[in-house]
Amino acid sequence: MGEIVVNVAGVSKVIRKQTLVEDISFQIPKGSVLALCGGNGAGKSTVLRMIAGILQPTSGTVTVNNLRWSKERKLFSQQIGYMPDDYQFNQGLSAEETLMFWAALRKVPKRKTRVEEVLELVGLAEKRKSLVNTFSKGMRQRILYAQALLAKPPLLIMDEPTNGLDPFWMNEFVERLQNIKQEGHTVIFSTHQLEIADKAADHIVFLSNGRNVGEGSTGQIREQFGSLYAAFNHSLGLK
Ligand SMILES: Nc1ncnc2c1ncn2[C@@H]1O[C@H](COP(=O)(O)OP(=O)(O)OP(=O)(O)O)[C@@H](O)[C@H]1O
Repeated sequence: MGEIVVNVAGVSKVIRKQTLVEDISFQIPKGSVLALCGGNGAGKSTVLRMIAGILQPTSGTVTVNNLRWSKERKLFSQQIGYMPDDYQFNQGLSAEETLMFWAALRKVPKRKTRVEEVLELVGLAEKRKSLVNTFSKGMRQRILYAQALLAKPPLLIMDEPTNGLDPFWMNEFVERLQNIKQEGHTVIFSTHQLEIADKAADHIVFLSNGRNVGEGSTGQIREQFGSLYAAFNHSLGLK
């Protein structure tokens, strides 16, 4: 394995005596893409939030480029672009103003140019002056994707990034992820859409009831189970 960017080691999360995630471990090498797959409530968002430093593990550790959130918050946060699964946008701002606001918060250099670049990247340059609250679900997803890319983070964490995307943008998402990888970024995303995981990821981790119930490279999984669907069913004990 090459240089490790993300190290999740024995991570659990307990909230009000309920175990949401239990003893999860995996690593992500630099320049690779990991997909977290699992049904509703499997614990995907919880794991992603712990990697992003939004939630703290009850036990176990998360490091990103050997940094720990609890020790070096600022440096840790600078490693990460996070795309949440849902977001309440400020009602009165245009797409451009929304991204300019985030770019200012993150002290992105040459922010006007960078905002233009990411708007182009997600196909919303012509909608730059439109209010985000008039956008469709897929367009809002693309704005959230754009904000995650703004600061060119070493690690991109995305929660259900293709949710609401039409087939064109779903395909674009997969293709652009290849460019992002080639630029040396590391990516983790969650999805219910196994075909997206199959096309976009190098490595898959299956979660069920907050546990890692199987993992492997997409090649290994296809070889062993024939398809990701078969592996998913197997990981859930369905077949
Ligand atoms: N703040 C919280 N307090 C209590 N329980 C929570 C909290 N956040 C999540 N949970 C519970 O933890 C479990 C895992 O939730 P999580 O959102 O991580 O799953 P998920 O795999 O992302 O699901 P989905 O695919 O439906 O988005 C669920 O049972 C959920 O109800």
